[in-house]
Amino acid sequence: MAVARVTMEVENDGVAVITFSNPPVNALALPIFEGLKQKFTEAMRRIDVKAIVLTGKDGKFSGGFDINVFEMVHKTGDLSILPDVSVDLLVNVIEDAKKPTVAAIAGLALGGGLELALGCHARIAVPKAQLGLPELSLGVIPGSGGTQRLPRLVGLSKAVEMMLSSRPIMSEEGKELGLIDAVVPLEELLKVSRQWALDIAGRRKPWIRSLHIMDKLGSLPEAHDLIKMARQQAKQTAKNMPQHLACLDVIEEGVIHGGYIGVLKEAKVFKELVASVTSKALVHVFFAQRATAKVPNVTDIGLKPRMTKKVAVIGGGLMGSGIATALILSNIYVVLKEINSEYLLRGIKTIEVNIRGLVSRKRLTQDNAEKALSMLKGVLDYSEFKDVDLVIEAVIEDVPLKQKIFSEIEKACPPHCILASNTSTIDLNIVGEKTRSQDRIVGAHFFSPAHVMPLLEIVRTEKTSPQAILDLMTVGKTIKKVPVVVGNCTGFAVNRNFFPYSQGAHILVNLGVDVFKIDRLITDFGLPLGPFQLQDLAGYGVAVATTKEFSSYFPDRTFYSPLVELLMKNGRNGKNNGKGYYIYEKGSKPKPDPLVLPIVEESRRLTNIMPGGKPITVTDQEIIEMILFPVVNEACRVLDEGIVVRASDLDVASVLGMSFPSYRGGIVFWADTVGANHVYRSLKKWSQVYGNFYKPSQFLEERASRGIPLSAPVSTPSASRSRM
Ligand SMILES: C[C@H](O)CC(=O)SCCNC(=O)CCNC(=O)[C@H](O)C(C)(C)COP(=O)(O)OP(=O)(O)OC[C@H]1O[C@@H](n2cnc3c(N)ncnc32)[C@H](O)[C@@H]1OP(=O)(O)O
Repeated sequence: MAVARVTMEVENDGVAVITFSNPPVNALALPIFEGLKQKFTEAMRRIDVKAIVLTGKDGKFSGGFDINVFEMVHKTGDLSILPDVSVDLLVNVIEDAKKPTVAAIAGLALGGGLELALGCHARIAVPKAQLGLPELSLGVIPGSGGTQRLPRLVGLSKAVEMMLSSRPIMSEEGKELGLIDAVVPLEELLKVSRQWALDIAGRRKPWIRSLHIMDKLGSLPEAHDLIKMARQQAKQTAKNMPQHLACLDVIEEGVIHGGYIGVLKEAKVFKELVASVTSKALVHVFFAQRATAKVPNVTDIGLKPRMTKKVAVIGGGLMGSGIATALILSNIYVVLKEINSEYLLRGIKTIEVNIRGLVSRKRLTQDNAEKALSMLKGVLDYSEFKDVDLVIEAVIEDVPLKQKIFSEIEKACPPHCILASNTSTIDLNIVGEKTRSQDRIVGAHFFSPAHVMPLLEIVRTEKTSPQAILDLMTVGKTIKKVPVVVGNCTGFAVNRNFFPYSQGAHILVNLGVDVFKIDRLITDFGLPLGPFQLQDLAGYGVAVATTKEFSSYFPDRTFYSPLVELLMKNGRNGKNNGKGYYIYEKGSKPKPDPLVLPIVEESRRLTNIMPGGKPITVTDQEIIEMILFPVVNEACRVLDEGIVVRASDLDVASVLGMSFPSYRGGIVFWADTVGANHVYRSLKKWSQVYGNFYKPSQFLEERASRGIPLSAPVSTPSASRSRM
């Protein structure tokens, strides 16, 4: 267990170096604040101390305020455990002190960590240190003066951008902006900081209290305009979240009434937001995401991940080229195999387009793009497979083809090589049936576009070895994905969980609800696309294939809607040919197409499920629930069958794989905020009127009747069906 502590050393030059330590990221836990206050008070008192250097231990300044404290507040509702750091420590003890303090920043200074540094009188950083205020991503605002000091150091526009995006900058940019006073190598960090502190004390360098400087804020009308524009933008990009507008209000308060008044308002709003449901949800997602790295019997049995230097990707289609892109971007050598040179060239071209796209969006430098592309080699046979550490097969969903490939790669690859399939539906036991290497066969299910979407579903069978899972998790982390380990079943965790999403939407349309209204309500709820626009984007082939697959495994709860086939019959293929539920034209937003309405009518006539032949009457809230509660119901089955290690893994998977709004905490977390009982009773009612699709699962019924949250651990998966 890590111990949070603060130490102080005073040397002959009269500089007190105060070092705080709380591995692994020096999070500012409550004892750190206590320790800082004590050491600063001592340093101010001692006559042998002329100046202070504040630093974090082990090559990191700080990852910010201890987020566990937020969790504690969420559990207990007790806001009094939040310390008054902002005025008590930062203003009174550090910034307004009679001795200067210099922050020596290595590694990172985020959130409260950066705010601590902003309260110092100068900041020295190592190259490439990350500096940012990501509090909004946790549903709060900076609470230790960041909303006031950052604009005063870097200017209002940049500060607003940094806070609203939560994205950090590097120390080099910080230096240009005036946030950092000097960038020096790690070996010189303390030496330069000590001298800087002495120079301030000796008035050879400026003694700057950043809360009081004004010159970078611009005129009041300029500030008003900038904040007004940011508000308009936030209303669109951050709807349903209070922290963005709250942050802008607090910044504005300081611009109008001065930094100190701003700090007081900031502290008040910060506390209010810590208690908000949005913060509760986002903090949950933060810890849930980290929990996915802990997989029982894989990460806790002393195994060491093996290095993966070279990966073979089979298939240069959309998925294969996306996967290869993600790998080469992280400096992993890739051989891309195709069956002929035409397909191979097409695959390589797609990868080049992916990489150039990142350059044009300024996400990648030209140099790094060239470096990434130099890690790629196209091949037409298996000769390059003799020294690969991992193969990812990404060909079409065809069982005999996959089986053939797996028996070939078993022979072509070294015995340690992991044999992974990117299948999204096919049982991995069947994929590997013709090999004797079941222990190294695993699913590596990426989400399209694979170089962009952050989730990697790692699917294990009963036979997959812990080492293979660990190695794939490590590759996933290296290529900046969040790996979630799941069990083997139809659709695995994410696709299976969200199959009822589009089914529910189709039932509603056939019951008489408007297609476009459904999409609008779902996007208002927070998903980026409604179910019908999503179907347009994915292509109707996917919809038809998944319905076929799922209906054969889950016939009791598959609804057959003829709508997609009718659309295809009418020459509509979704975004592919510019005509789906919506019309797609270059350069303009998708427009609902009224010509779809007669096709919808035809579908309704064929299914004939409207009670009394009339459209049903439902509220907007019910429409959302009739689509999302069946998803919750399926999540319950997934939990019951032990497909995921813990409920929060499904939250992460739903947020990162299906873009379920993170500020609602993920599918299970959200269901618990709604209440298992309400979900159960609603489903039960609908199942009586509209049929089996809505029938509550046994797991849901049990949890609802016993008042147990859906997220509570599953003691024993029912009927010995655990897949993990
Ligand atoms: C008053 C203030 O304004 C309020 C605040 O400061 S709110 C906090 C603001 N800070 C942040 O949002 C930063 C959150 N942390 C991060 O983004 C990332 O953890 C990081 C960039 C610091 C490090 O990333 P990475 O190296 O990938 O390590 P990561 O796995 O995320 O974290 C390592 C461990 O540190 C923990 N950790 C990271 N930051 C933490 C924090 N601020 N508080 C508590 N624990 C933290 C993680 O939970 C994880 O714990 P685990 O090993 O038990 O799972």
